[in-house]
Amino acid sequence: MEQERVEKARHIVVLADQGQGHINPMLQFSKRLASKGIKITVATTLSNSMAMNAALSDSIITFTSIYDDCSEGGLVGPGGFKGFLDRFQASGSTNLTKFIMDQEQTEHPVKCLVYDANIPWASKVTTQFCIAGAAFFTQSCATAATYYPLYCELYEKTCLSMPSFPVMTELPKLRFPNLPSLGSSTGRYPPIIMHILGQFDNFEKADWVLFNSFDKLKEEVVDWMKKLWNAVTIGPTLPSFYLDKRVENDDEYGFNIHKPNSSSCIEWLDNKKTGSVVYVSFGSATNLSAEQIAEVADALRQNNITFLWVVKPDEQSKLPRDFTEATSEKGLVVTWCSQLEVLSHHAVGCVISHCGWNSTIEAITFGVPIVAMPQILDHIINAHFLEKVWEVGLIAKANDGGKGVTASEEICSYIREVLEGERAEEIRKNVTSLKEVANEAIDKSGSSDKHIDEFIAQLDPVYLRHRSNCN
Ligand SMILES: O=c1ccn([C@@H]2O[C@H](COP(=O)(O)OP(=O)(O)O[C@H]3O[C@H](CO)[C@@H](O)[C@H](O)[C@H]3O)[C@@H](O)[C@H]2O)c(=O)[nH]1
Repeated sequence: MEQERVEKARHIVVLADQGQGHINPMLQFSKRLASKGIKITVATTLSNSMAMNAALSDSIITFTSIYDDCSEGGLVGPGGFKGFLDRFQASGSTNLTKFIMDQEQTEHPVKCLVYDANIPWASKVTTQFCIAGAAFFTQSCATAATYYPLYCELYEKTCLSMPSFPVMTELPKLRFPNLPSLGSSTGRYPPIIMHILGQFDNFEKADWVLFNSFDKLKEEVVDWMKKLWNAVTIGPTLPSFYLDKRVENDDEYGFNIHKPNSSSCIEWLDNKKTGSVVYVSFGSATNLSAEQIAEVADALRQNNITFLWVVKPDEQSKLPRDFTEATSEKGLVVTWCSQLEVLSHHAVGCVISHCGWNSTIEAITFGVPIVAMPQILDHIINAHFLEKVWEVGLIAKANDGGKGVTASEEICSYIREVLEGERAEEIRKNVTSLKEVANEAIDKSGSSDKHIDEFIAQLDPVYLRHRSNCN
């Protein structure tokens, strides 16, 4: 009977969280699985599924909404972040359970749930249905290695099985007293530490832990993780046509929660010299202070830099008055763009980035040098690796006695250094060779592509094992 079910088409549900930095890699991974013959349903919030349905109407994957964040206010609804998490769990888990139950009666019973490790209740659903489960960690392998000891400490886990970590000394020391943005409720960010570190509960219960990374990016870290979990690198999760620079469709990579004004950006870039433009973006989740925005603006304006700057709609009011008009000959300010198109454009010489993991791996994969301005959490780890380990960028530090604002002179001197300073050639050389390694990993038969094939090959045996243990 089970054998019969296994022979039916393989169906994976991908449970995606809120936020551009989470949806993009999971959606791209979903498409890759679908292109290899797997039936994929992406289960997510109503706003996400509406946007994805609109952007990807002829897609080979389907979407189901499991939580109506539109009428309940999402992250800005009652109770803030915590309220959102509670409501998402309450209706999300009920609706997902119902969806999986309904599929049991069809030709496509669900065999595996690939879930964002960030969704605390996800692994319980796999146990309930005796199906396979894969946790998807949307940050870097080094971030997992840095957070894991913190998780053990916070949750009072003994973590005795933790093998010694050869490159631990290379990782920035992130300990509780030094993590104000994580641990303090008085900072600019909510106290989300329990939530972020709670991802490891989901790791421990998963059959696979998937990383949007590739083995050669940091082999020791990947090897170390394989001793702890069934860690599998499946990245970079970027569509191959971007890598080939054959850009055909804005929406192919994930979808844009914010409406992109890509074509105008690209037309603008088309008229610029190769390597002349500084692209500035701080991702989707980070909010800069007005002071920091003023310093970035000053650096760009005073130094006559050609720039393309993404300033999100809710941050536009922090721009210095007249900045956009005063710099219109040299710069373009947009509220959002198709970042992959921009990074793959020949005119872009470097990127100023907050170093969210997606932006980091995207810049590496397109061979774009980075001026890092890490703000919180894993940005600090990613920036450390960019500067100290891969040597593909420099960190523009905030030397202001702890306020965390990087001065315009500092920003400008790092831009100059990365574009034309003493270290510029070396940085360009390093990022170009890392780009090649990234592209090889995701090419057909590259390491990540092989891992995806192996994951698919293991689906049936793992699923059957769970079913037989449950019966
Ligand atoms: O104008 C823009 C700006 C960004 N992006 C895309 O949006 C994503 C942003 O992701 P990321 O660089 O990771 O930044 P955040 O959105 O801030 O990411 C959140 O999620 C990441 C993955 O968990 C974490 O590493 C970060 O710390 C967290 O802030 C990337 O794919 C970009 O290509 C665009 O398409 N257009």
